[in-house]
Amino acid sequence: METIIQVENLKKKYKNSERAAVDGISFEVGKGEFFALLGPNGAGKTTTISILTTTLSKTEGMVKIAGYDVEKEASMVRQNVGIIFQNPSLDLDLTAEENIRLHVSVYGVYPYRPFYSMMPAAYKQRIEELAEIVGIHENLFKKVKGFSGGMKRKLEILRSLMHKPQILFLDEPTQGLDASARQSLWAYLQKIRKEENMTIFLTTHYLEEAEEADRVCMVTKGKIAVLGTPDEIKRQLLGDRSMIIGASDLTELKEELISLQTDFTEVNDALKVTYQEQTPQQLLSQLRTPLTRLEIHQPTLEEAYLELVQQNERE
Ligand SMILES: Nc1ncnc2c1ncn2[C@@H]1O[C@H](COP(=O)(O)OP(=O)(O)OP(=O)(O)O)[C@@H](O)[C@H]1O
Repeated sequence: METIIQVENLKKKYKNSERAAVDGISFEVGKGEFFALLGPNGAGKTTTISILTTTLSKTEGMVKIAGYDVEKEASMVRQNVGIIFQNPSLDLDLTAEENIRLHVSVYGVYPYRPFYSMMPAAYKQRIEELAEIVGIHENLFKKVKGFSGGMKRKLEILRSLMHKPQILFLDEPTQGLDASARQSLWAYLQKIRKEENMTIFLTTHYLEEAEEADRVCMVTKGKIAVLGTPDEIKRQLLGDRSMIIGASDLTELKEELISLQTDFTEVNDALKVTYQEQTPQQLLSQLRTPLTRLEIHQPTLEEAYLELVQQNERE
């Protein structure tokens, strides 16, 4: 996979602070990848994303975005990225379309015209297409003042995608949105990502949003604690997966597991079976003893994250 984000030994120490906010992190993100940066408050996520998007200078290290150096070629970086920050920055007295028209003119994507009808055809086509995808088509010509939080977020996303960025940076994009607005926003983001083979770089405190990520990087105190696919991270932090099975003839079940060379421990008249590479179904399909109980526990990223935070507190 082509590398689109390259970070080597990145450090940031703010003036007058004793320790580095970002303390020597290195990672790469591939084109089209969905990459999530997670960590507790103050871990250095916003600092990192701000450096990657050229809004903050680094103290040390090398960062390249779409092949461009964040400091020497900042304007090229900006042309290739879309950014959604925590606090919406929309003009409430303008319509949704006027907000976008102003933005694209300021950034030199399309020339400014006083009326929508006078804007270039390519602009109209792009805005219509994106408004359809993010679901604010009917509100495009209404004032932002009356928009809900979810609609404002969608509008911001639309605005950040007007110039067809290769990478979309999202810093807690769904903060303050209710569960259904969060879900619909993610559906739209995934759709756009697929259609435009866009890379997504996300920070979030909603761990379930990162379950779908290709890779997750967890940072604590400015350093990378774990980096891998959600499955790898869960295995690394939570160990092997397990399920509980029971049968009226427990002895027969035990013998069967022994013959299948499957490890188990006895817990409350049932057996706890751990498995690594196999799926529960692969194991279950080999069993002949009738089961009376079956509980499969799917570990979540949230559990892995909490384990990491606890490990840190113990240190
Ligand atoms: N402008 C600043 N000046 C000095 N210290 C700062 C500044 N901005 C952030 N910090 C410190 O840098 C560290 C990392 O902060 P950062 O905002 O990057 O963390 P975060 O992981 O994004 O946290 P959160 O989840 O709360 O948004 C923190 O200790 C914070 O206090």
